[in-house]
Order: sequence, then structure tokens, then C-alpha cells
Amino acid sequence: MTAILELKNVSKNFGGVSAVSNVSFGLKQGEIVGLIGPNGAGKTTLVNLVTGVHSLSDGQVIFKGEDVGSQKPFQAARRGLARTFQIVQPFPEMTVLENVSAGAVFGGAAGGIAAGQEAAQAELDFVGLGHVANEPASSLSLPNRKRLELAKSLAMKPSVLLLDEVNAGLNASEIDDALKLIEQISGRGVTILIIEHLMKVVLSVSERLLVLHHGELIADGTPKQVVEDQRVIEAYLGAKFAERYKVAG
Ligand SMILES: Nc1ncnc2c1ncn2[C@@H]1O[C@H](COP(=O)(O)OP(=O)(O)OP(=O)(O)O)[C@@H](O)[C@H]1O
Repeated sequence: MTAILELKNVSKNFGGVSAVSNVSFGLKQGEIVGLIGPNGAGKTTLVNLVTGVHSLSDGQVIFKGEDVGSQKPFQAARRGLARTFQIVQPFPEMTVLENVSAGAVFGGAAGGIAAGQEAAQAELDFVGLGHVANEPASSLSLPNRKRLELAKSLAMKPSVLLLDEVNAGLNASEIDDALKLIEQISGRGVTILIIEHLMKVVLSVSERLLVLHHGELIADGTPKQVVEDQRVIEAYLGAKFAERYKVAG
């Protein structure tokens, strides 16, 4: 099957720092793929490159057959390439509904603000925030701010969703709830790339794992292949961890 999103030899340098180096991979329609690697490996930079936040130093990003390497963030959103941010920063004075409506409009909701509000309400209901739609965003707890962030990107009607540490700072039961939502989003046919530090979590949802280390893609395979990969064990997992999380099948 052809990839819905494909990166070809993508690189990004910040001055002398090579944040992403010659990375190539494709995401197939409907896949859930985990993106892992140590702090500073280049994961967030990669998401920024795919969504037009950073310009490419080299390489190509192909989305639905189109070269989108020079797009701006709003164009990415309008094409159906949405992302969440690692640090969740809603507009604090605006209501929860207004925050998500802004996402819908940014994503190009046909019919402007009214249609945006309708889409926003539907996504708020979906993530379980329908009852606080008219509260100021500043009143939300961290787990609910994460849900708001998710609703905002869903209101853009994405076909590919890039999730940057949506579970960071959540407790075990909040993570379970977030994972259920991710599975439901995948059930809509959305292709998902999830950046996640908790291996237990990433292994529970991912069909495939990508591993970045010093900006380079050092592994791309099934969770079992990746967990047993010697380079990944040395760069990220550590031997004890790899043994503990060896996955069956
Ligand atoms: N705007 C920037 N200017 C300069 N250097 C940057 C910029 N953004 C990222 N970097 C550098 O690029 C490298 C990759 O950073 P990045 O944030 O993508 O890693 P990460 O894998 O997402 O890390 P973490 O898991 O800690 O979030 C790091 O060395 C970082 O300092």
C-alpha cells in the first residue's frame, strides 16, 4: 500500500546542530506508529518539519502524493495534517469551545465560525469535555488541557494526526483514558504517529515503531523487532528494559 505520508531523506540543521539527519519513512493509511528515542533525538523537530513549523534543510515531505515540504502550519492543518503540542498552551481567556473552534477554523472548516463551533462541540463531546465547553480554558486541569489539545486537532478533521507526548504528566488511569481515545480516533481511519516516552504505553498502541537517535532513524519495525534491536537497546532501552519489555509474537 502506498504511504499517505512519506519522508524522503529529511534533514534539519540549526546552525551547527544536526537535529534531524537524512530520515526516510512512510506512514500507511490507518496505521498507529510510535516514535521513540532519547531526549534531544529530534522527535519534536521531525513533527515540526512535517507540519510546516520549521523549514526543511534537505529532503522531501510527501502527503497524499503531493510535495508539501514548503507548506506553512495552517496549510498543513487544512490538508488534514494535524498535530498536538508537547507543551499545551490554550488561549486562557477564551472558553474551551472557543479554543477548539479556533482549531477548526485554522483547519479550514467550511462555513466559518458557525461550522467551526459545531465541529468543536462534537469533538469536545468525543473527548469528554462537552460539559465544560463554556468554561474558560484556564480553569482546566492538566488531563483536561490535554483533552482540549486533542479536540482542537481533531476539529481540523485530520487524516494524519501527530501526537507529541499527549500522556506526559498524566497518571495511570488518565493514560488509560487517553489511550482509549487514541484507539477510537484510529477507529475513524485516522493515521497516527505518537511520540511517547513511556514504553509500556507506546507498546500497547503501536503497530510499528520508529526510533530516532541523534537525529538519525536507527530502527523502523514491529515492536518486537525494535525491542530486540541491539542498536536500540544500546541507544535507548538498556538491556534490562529490553528484556522486561520483550514483546511476544
Ligand atoms: N529551534 C531550535 N533551535 C536550535 N536547536 C534546536 C531547535 N529545536 C530543536 N533544537 C535542537 O535539536 C535537537 C533535537 O531536539 P528535539 O526537541 O527535536 O528532540 P526530542 O527528541 O523531541 O526531545 P525530547 O524528547 O526531549 O522532547 C536538540 O539538540 C535540540 O536542542
